Amino acid sequence: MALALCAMSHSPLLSLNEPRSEVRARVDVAREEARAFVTAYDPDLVVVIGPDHYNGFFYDLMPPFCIGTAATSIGDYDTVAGPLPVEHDTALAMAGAVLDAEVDVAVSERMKVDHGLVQPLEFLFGGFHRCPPVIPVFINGVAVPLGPARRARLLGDAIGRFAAGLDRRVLLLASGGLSHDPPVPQLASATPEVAEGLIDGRNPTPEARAARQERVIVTGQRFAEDPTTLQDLNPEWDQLVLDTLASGRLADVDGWSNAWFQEQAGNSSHEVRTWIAAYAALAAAGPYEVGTRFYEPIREWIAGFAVTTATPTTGQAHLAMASAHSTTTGA
Ligand SMILES: O=C(O)CCc1cccc(O)c1O
Ligand SMILES: [Fe+2]
Repeated sequence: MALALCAMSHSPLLSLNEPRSEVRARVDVAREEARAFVTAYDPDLVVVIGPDHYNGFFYDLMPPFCIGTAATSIGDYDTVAGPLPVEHDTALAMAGAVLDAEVDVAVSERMKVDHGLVQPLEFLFGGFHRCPPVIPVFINGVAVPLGPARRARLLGDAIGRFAAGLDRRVLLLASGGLSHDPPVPQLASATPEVAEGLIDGRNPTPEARAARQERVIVTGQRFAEDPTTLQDLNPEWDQLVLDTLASGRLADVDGWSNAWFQEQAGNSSHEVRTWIAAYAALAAAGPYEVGTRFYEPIREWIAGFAVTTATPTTGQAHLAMASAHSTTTGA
């Protein structure tokens, strides 16, 4: 078994709004470093953990977590539409293992995913056609009510135990966060028409999709000029999250309330549950260390934008496994 982790913020505005050139240059270096890390690791299975933005999951049936045993990219913004190379039986087995661990995950044979899950896959592998087999995992990060962040940690722990038991080179890939409060409508304050889109808004007309995307683009441009137009990014909070994940003290997350996420870092900061799950999955195999750690608040993209990679601490994962084994056999 082998595990490695890559976690990246996404933004639909990545190629649509341009930040200052020095910022763009720094982000590009960090993302290229992550790509080189993944290329060198050469995974043969990718567990990709992402949120959704009312493109795949709606209030007609909103699970907190879902594992796709088959999945299709809907192709929003500049992502490509089409089927993901999901490894069906392994995905189903992983869902079974997660349920055995008492985390009630849903499964989908027709999962639909958006830029939130697809963007890092496309970037790291140059498209689905060149991507290793994947297991897509959805974590709800926008549609209230949300469970506690602790549940994302426990989901990740169960995924990690399963992945560590495979004779595979597994990449844990998280997409989302950190602080940001983009203009995503909320059911409680939506007009009846907008509410209908949140409840069952599948297959919007091309005009409706274009209007939505244009609104997000303009909102990002306005936010870059005037930080008071949205709840601002929170670099201190983002660094605290990154520090916690890097430290391995993942149980700290259990004290993070949903209200605190929202007050500190905006409604979409709940997407960071994907990172919590991925780090908890890596932690399930033993101590780890962070390699790349990049962070930059980028208002043009409406994103506290971070990129991290992590690997088991050299030798430690093996020792932890061996001692667990000898304890078991010695008892
Ligand atoms: O709802 C949408 O279409 C896009 C929302 C959105 C905007 C900026 C940054 C993000 O991470 C994000 O998810
Ligand atoms: Fe997002």
